[in-house]
Amino acid sequence: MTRSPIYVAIDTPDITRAKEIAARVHHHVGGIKLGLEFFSAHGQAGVREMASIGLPIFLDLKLHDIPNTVAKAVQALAGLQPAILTIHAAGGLAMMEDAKAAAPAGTKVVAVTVLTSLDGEDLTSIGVEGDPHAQVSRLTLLAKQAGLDGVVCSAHEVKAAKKLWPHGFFVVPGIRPATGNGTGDQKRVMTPRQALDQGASILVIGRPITQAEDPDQAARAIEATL
Ligand SMILES: O=C(O)c1cc(=O)[nH]c(=O)n1[C@@H]1O[C@H](COP(=O)(O)O)[C@@H](O)[C@H]1O
Repeated sequence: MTRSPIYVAIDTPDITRAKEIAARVHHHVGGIKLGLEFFSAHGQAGVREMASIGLPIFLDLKLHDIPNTVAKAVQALAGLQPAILTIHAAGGLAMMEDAKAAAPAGTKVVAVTVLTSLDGEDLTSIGVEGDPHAQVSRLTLLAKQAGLDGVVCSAHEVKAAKKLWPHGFFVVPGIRPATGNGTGDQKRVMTPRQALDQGASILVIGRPITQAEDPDQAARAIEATL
């Protein structure tokens, strides 16, 4: 059986709740994504506890600092052997190269391009010329040059990004099932099926599953559309 492309984003500081969600969706997801909220509350011990459930761990810390600091942080995280680890492409070529060099061999290091919570207007407001499309393309080429494994982008850009990097690994958040879910703080969204059709390697899905009355049923319903 092939592994589900869904990584469930378990964004909570409550480890009991995190374990409960993981246990409920276990059979319908390919892995668990733990991010800043969970890591800030529970650190490496919490990640180890979640890893004991037996699903691959995507550690989403979006590291972004000078090359030496990021490389040392990656080294400090290496014992966790995450399946996937995020850094920010905006940290630049040297930062990405050093992060990859510091990561364990089995960890995919992927770079966040343009957050799915931003649109063209937001980019302009932080001084980035061009639309999300152009910026994602630019940062995808930089991540490829740095020797990373792939990038994080929205489903709106993934097709073009994949053309630039046919063997890249494409992580796509900003996923909303066709019915019943608000976009919340996300601005560049698509349905799970559309995102896969556009070329996503994996789908990051949080609230549509974790905030559902029945997370198991929500994950199962999404899986059925893939
Ligand atoms: O790196 C990420 O996973 C990420 C990048 C991005 O551009 N947008 C984005 O939403 N994410 C993460 O994907 C998850 C999306 O959660 P939901 O909006 O609840 O599905 C969150 O855990 C975010 O931290």
